[in-house]
Amino acid sequence: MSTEFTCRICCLGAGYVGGPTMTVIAKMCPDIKVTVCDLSERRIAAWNSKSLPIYEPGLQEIVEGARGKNLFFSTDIDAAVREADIIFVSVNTPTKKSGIGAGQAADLQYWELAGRHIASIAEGPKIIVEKSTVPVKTAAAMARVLESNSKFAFEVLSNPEFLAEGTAVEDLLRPDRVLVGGEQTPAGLAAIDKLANIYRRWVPTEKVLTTNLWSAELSKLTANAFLAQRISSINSISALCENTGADVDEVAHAIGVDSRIGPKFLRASVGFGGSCFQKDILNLVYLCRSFGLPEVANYWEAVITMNNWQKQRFAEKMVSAMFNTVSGKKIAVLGFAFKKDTGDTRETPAIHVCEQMIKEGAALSIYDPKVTVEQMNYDLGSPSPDKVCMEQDAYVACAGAHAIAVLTEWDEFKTLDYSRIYTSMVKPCFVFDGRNILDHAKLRQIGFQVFAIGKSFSNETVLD
Ligand SMILES: NC(=O)C1=CN([C@@H]2O[C@H](COP(=O)(O)OP(=O)(O)OC[C@H]3O[C@@H](n4cnc5c(N)ncnc54)[C@H](O)[C@@H]3O)[C@@H](O)[C@H]2O)C=CC1
Ligand SMILES: O=C(O)[C@H]1O[C@H](OP(=O)(O)OP(=O)(O)OC[C@H]2O[C@@H](n3ccc(=O)[nH]c3=O)[C@H](O)[C@@H]2O)[C@H](O)[C@@H](O)[C@@H]1O
Repeated sequence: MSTEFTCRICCLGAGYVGGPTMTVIAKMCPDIKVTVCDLSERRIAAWNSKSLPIYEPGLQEIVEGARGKNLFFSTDIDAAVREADIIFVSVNTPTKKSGIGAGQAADLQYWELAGRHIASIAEGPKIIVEKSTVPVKTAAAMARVLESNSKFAFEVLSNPEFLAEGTAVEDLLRPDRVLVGGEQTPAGLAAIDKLANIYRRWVPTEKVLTTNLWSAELSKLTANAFLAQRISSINSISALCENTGADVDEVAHAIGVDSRIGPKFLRASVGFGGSCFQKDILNLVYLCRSFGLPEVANYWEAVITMNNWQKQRFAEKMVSAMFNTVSGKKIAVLGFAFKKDTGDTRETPAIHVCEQMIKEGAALSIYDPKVTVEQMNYDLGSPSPDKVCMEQDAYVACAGAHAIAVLTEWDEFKTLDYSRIYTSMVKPCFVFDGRNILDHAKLRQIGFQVFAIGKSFSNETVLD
């Protein structure tokens, strides 16, 4: 049975990247056996169930189409590693919490443990693919770990992932590019070609870029830093807009039509979240300092500083707009995920805003269509139920509230019946649109006091 497959791939790490990435490879290459492994039995059980551990539009269907044919989810890491020709490592690389570089450097313990594990059980040569985002030069460390612990030859490739959550399947099926970096030796180039040829089955060949190892590793950190920098740049301008009468959406449009700037990633917001932007920029900042480049480090660190300020500024605006106190007031929070179409809450700006409101004595009722109650409770440090309640319905969350804070841009928030919501709320009713997705003119007509990012607060009741 197994001899039917032309190649065997294994992936260590069945998370937001490992799961969808391997699922799409399995779909596009039915002759390749793909086994996705994780240490977490719970996660693997979920991948093998009807309720996948992560939500991504379109993913369920593809998993169900390939699972059990050429796509397998397993906790038997040893067996999968032994039979694999190519091993992807897609484990978590969070920011270090303690020790040298705490708060900035990437914690590479899971990566190194995965490498040592592979070396200890491999029974032949393998191609090891860095899928996780890692500091530049990690491949060299990995090669050392592997060669010191095994008699077999390993080629380490860097194949960073550029998918965004919420659009993972689309991004994987039609990527802007796939990047494969490797050693510029005959064996390294052959390994690059082997991996690149897998992607070339569905990605146009001009979009499959090959580079040296360090360029590939550094391109990933750089791409995330540039993307986050655009958001911090437009968010910095949003503050100026609020003070001058300019409208940040008009400014973003006016600059975005310049083909040198481009229209994407110019949506002003309550701040960027997600597991990677902050982590990867901090990682870049740490690297720059380590290489004696403090000016470069400071430059990129400012992207994070601006983001933290934007989150805090939003929370402060809520308090000041509501007559400088939210104590004892009910605030309905619409959206908790870090962006729409995902249930992921890692580094979501909602955590910061909610924590600030709780500190100010507000009572929160939170509704998010995809985030579980357990997750929200965990993120907010298990607050007492009289301070925070999680609702299953936006109308219930808003009833009796003094204010609504939109913290995630879920489409369903655009079409709620705001007249109905208005009648159920305490007056004056405030809306703080942290994503600029609502029809502000219509809300004002209904009677709401509306605050939006980068727009002047035209209601006259503000004490600012
Ligand atoms: N989340 C995203 O959208 C993107 C993430 N990345 C990068 O990809 C990497 C993975 O990110 P996520 O998938 O979000 O992380 P995740 O935390 O969702 O998944 C990582 C998984 O690896 C497992 N794991 C840890 N050590 C293991 C080992 N030795 N063997 C088997 N499994 C092991 C963990 O149990 C966990 O389930 C990170 O480096 C991240 O920076 C890159 C692009 C996008
Ligand atoms: O390395 C990663 O993890 C990934 O990080 C981001 O993807 P992701 O974090 O999933 O989502 P984005 O769409 O980039 O959004 C990140 C945050 O920025 C916010 N954002 C995005 C765009 C924008 O114009 N304004 C804005 O505030 C989003 O709401 C969200 O909170 C990158 O877009 C991916 O290319 C990368 O692979």
